[in-house]
Amino acid sequence: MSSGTTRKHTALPKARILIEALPWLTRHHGKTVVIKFGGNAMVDGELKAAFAQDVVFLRHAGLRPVVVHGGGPQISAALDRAGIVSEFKAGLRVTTEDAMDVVRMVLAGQVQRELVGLLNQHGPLAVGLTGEDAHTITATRHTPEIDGELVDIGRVGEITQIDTGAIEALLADGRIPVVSSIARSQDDGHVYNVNADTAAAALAAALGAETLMVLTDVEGLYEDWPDSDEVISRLTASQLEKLLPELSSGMVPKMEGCLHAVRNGVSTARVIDGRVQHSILLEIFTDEGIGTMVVPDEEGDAV
Ligand SMILES: Nc1ncnc2c1ncn2[C@@H]1O[C@H](COP(=O)(O)OP(=O)(O)O)[C@@H](O)[C@H]1O
Ligand SMILES: CC(=O)N[C@@H](CCC(=O)OP(=O)(O)O)C(=O)O
Repeated sequence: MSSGTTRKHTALPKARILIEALPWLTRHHGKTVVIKFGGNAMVDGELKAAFAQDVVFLRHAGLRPVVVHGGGPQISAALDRAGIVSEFKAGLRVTTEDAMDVVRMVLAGQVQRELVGLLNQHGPLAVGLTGEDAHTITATRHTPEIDGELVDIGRVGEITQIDTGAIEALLADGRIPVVSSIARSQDDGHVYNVNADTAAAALAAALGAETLMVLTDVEGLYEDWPDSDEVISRLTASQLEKLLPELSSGMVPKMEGCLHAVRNGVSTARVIDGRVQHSILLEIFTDEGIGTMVVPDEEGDAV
């Protein structure tokens, strides 16, 4: 075979793949996508690098990606090193004043810096901020009800207000905002630890995002966890609402966040497997979407 023929053989499939993506490129052009990168999906170097490539690809394909990151395992490790015991209640970290210093240091000073660095290997795109910056996320003290009693879990925040100004300005400037889930308080000068799924969902709704994408360390929402690994591929808001009381641990803030997002203008909220390389690209640009997709109720669906 001549080298020209060989080139054609290898180049044509590549061209076909690019053309296959055309309908998706058209559909998503100019749309905002909020991507939550979970701490558990963040433990592998190759996965982190592939995540950064995907996000930069979205940006160059004309979408407006916003990254909200977690860091639960990284916070637990740092607290452990500081001799502070990690305790969770209602799926949220009990956050003393001392623990809050560590949470802020790990999220804003370590995890966010690392993601910004990985994204910026591809150009001057990513800018990190926390919910404290420009009043992006304001919260009040969250006291969850456990077995009928209000329980004090320290400096954990319940979001009361989102100001999208700084994020919108960065997006308009072609940047990729990378947001740490720390909130400021309205009046007492303190900061709050906010679950990163909850923060991502609130930002997606406030930004009028088309999609909320939550990357985690399982394939999606399992129907009968932990007894089966049958993934629920599609759910309407009403179906999800009925399922919420049965959910446990890390899935609770994720699915509550998905419900909040689709009930507040976001077209789809998806939980996908962050352990699969390039899962974001597969989800946005192909039919091979994986994981669980939550959609708003169609007319007549809600009960
Ligand atoms: N129904 C369910 N389907 C899938 N995972 C579930 C379910 N219920 C609880 N989980 C747990 O939720 C975890 C994901 O949440 P979490 O550990 O907070 O991850 P992340 O760091 O990505 O936010 C899974 O690893 C699994 O152990
Ligand atoms: C209040 C609360 O629980 N905050 C979380 C914030 C980080 C987070 O949500 O990280 P993942 O997404 O990796 O779980 C925490 O302290 O672990």
